[in-house]
Amino acid sequence: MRRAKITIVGAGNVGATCAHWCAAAELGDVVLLDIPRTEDMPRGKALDLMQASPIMGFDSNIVGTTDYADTADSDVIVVTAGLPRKPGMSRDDLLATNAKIVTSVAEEIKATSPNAVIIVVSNPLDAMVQQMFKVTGFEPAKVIGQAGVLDTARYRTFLAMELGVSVEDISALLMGGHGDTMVPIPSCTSVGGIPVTQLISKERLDEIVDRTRKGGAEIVSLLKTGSAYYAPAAACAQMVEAIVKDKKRVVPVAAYCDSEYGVGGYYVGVPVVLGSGGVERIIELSLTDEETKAFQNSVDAVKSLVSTMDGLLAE
Ligand SMILES: NC(=O)c1ccc[n+]([C@@H]2O[C@H](COP(=O)([O-])OP(=O)(O)OC[C@H]3O[C@@H](n4cnc5c(N)ncnc54)[C@H](O)[C@@H]3O)[C@@H](O)[C@H]2O)c1
Ligand SMILES: O=C(O)C[C@H](O)C(=O)O
Repeated sequence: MRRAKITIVGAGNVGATCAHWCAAAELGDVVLLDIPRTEDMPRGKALDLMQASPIMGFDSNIVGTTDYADTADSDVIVVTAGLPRKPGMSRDDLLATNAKIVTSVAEEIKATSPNAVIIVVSNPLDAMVQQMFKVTGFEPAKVIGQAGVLDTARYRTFLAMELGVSVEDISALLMGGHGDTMVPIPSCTSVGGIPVTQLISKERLDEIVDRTRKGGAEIVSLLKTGSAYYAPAAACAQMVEAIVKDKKRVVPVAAYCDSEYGVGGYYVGVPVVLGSGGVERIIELSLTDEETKAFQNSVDAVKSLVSTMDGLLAE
């Protein structure tokens, strides 16, 4: 049986770190691609990573390239191509530039890896994954966006810090778009099986949710030159693992929802079963009235962003 072929488009901070996690976990062979303008940079990063393998004891081939021919017939493609935000910017400020970049990447993927599962990371996430789906024309289950794994990891980290317990014992769910409108689901958040609401007051939980919503901006304001990449890349690697090992992980991802949750044909963060076919099932929860309202608000924000993007691309 051949190893999985994992392509990562964009060899910047998230892309190169994702290549690192995927190779170190021996998820498959990795192709790291960037634009020709970067010249030898992807090859340099790939070679550097390969030279770490005898020390760290992993066995993955890592190739750097600027040529999509090297990515042909990939099983999974992680798309990190695009600008990151800087302090003072919102993710939505990246819309015009990154929509064009994601469109061009989608055309290349369509031509070279027609059977791949694509994980979009570029921001603003929910609009970028919608654009990837539209341009490739791939089946919706095979085009997904990474946001929820990162957002819930942040939430779990903050909860563990608050309670002084292991992050491993915290299980949580956030739904909706990757932005200020993300929706916490307290009934699906527990600590060693104990509902979080029995351990933290509503007021404190609201503060932790608020910090989570602003988690990306907090890192941007600390780094100053770009945005988070270790945790985002780890989130992508977890999704790649679920796909290449057909793990059937239950994780929140940006998935194409049509009748599901009454979304009507947009990408939004929902819990799914993630396996070799991509999104194998969307899990529909019954939400409280308050959660339904917050989720609808988030979906409306995504729809509005997609509409702005379509207008910009039509100009
Ligand atoms: N969804 C998430 O949770 C999440 C998390 C972190 C970052 N992001 C987003 O991911 C993107 C990348 O972030 P980063 O920190 O790695 O940025 P970065 O600037 O370090 O890397 C981006 C790379 O993309 C490359 N690139 C640009 N156009 C390309 C094209 N057409 N084809 C291939 N490569 C291209 C650039 O040359 C650069 O190397 C940003 O849009 C950022 O906002 C999303
Ligand atoms: O905040 C950003 O711009 C990057 C990413 O979406 C994140 O949440 O870290």
